[in-house]
Amino acid sequence: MTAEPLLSVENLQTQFFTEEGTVRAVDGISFEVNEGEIVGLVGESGAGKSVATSSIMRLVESPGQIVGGTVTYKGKKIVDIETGPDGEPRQSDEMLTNEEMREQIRGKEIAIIFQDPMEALNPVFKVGAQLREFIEINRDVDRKEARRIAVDMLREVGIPEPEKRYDSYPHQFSGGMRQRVLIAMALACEPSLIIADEPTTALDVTVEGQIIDLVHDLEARYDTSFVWVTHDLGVVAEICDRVNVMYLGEIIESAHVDDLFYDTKHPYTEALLQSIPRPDQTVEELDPIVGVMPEAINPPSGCRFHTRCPDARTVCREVHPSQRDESDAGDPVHQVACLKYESVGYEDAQPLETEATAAFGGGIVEATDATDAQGDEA
Ligand SMILES: Nc1ncnc2c1ncn2[C@@H]1O[C@H](COP(=O)(O)OP(=O)(O)OP(=O)(O)O)[C@@H](O)[C@H]1O
Ligand code: NI
Repeated sequence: MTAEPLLSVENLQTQFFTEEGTVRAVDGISFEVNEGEIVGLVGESGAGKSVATSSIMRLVESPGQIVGGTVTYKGKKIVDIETGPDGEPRQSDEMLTNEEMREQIRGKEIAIIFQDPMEALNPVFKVGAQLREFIEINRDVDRKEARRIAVDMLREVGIPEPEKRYDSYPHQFSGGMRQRVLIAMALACEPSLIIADEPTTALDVTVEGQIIDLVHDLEARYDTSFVWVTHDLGVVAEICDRVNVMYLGEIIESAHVDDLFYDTKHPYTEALLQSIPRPDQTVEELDPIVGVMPEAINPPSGCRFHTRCPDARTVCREVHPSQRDESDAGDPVHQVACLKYESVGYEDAQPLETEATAAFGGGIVEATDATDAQGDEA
């Protein structure tokens, strides 16, 4: 790819300063979005997907703070954090001001669709009026023209009889219809990039399929790029061109969607794939990922996945893996952060007993036994 990426995220770090400690919610992630591309951000609940997207939009609220990294959009620095003379993070001179973010970027250039449409739509105002007002504020048009655009947008996203439905209240719409309204709102200012944070999670599979078809359609027609946040690899397969897999604040694998599925490199991605239904598997063959994701306040040492990894060895507890491109020559970049691919002695290290290996070896293991087993491994 020779063209500059539309969006470039470099070493982004966002933390929450809570009474219990510092939550390293997003801990140095980097990825790019090219024009017309749908890029997935996947991972279990708590991986940091939403914090990553709200950081890109600069919508992180206290006690959260972006403490490092750069986000460049069309050459503009949406985020640009440097270290000040006092050692504390501070905004660089190049970083857009809050006003510039509001006036130039949010809605117009980058729009966001949230998981719960009821949160984004005001229940006491009619759907059409909300859409119209949004268009009036963000585009330089009068009320009449804004209304016309709003009706057009509702039609565009597949709302039947848009003139009539214009005067409905949000609760008179189904979940799928409300999500379509949010997509209409996101599209209203013809942004170059739409960030969709689990927009289909609350919907049933049929409606989800319709929304995905709609997004494909819109992508083709408007050449809009998407960052698509989900915990569902089935959706990723349907919709994404490239995928970033997140675990505990980090991106641990990043690849073209086909390579992610058919040339999986990270054990966590492998585990995620095992936990979704595939045509060649029966439901009984599905393996949920063992254990729960540890707290982001105190992430495990070394590789953060080592406590749940079936392939973990002693070295995984000690060394933090770095991202490396493991693609074959000529193939698209395929980055993975796993010690198996580094020369740090993984081959010669002893296997670690983890939640995953203990469960495989000894059937159901009580939590206390698992702790003992971890304590006395060599
Ligand atoms: N306001 C907050 N205060 C403290 N911690 C927070 C806050 N918001 C998020 N976090 C923490 O940041 C981490 C990442 O959360 P985030 O919401 O980004 O996860 P996610 O990947 O979007 O999960 P989900 O799939 O459930 O939406 C979690 O450990 C979460 O507890
Ligand atoms: Ni989220």
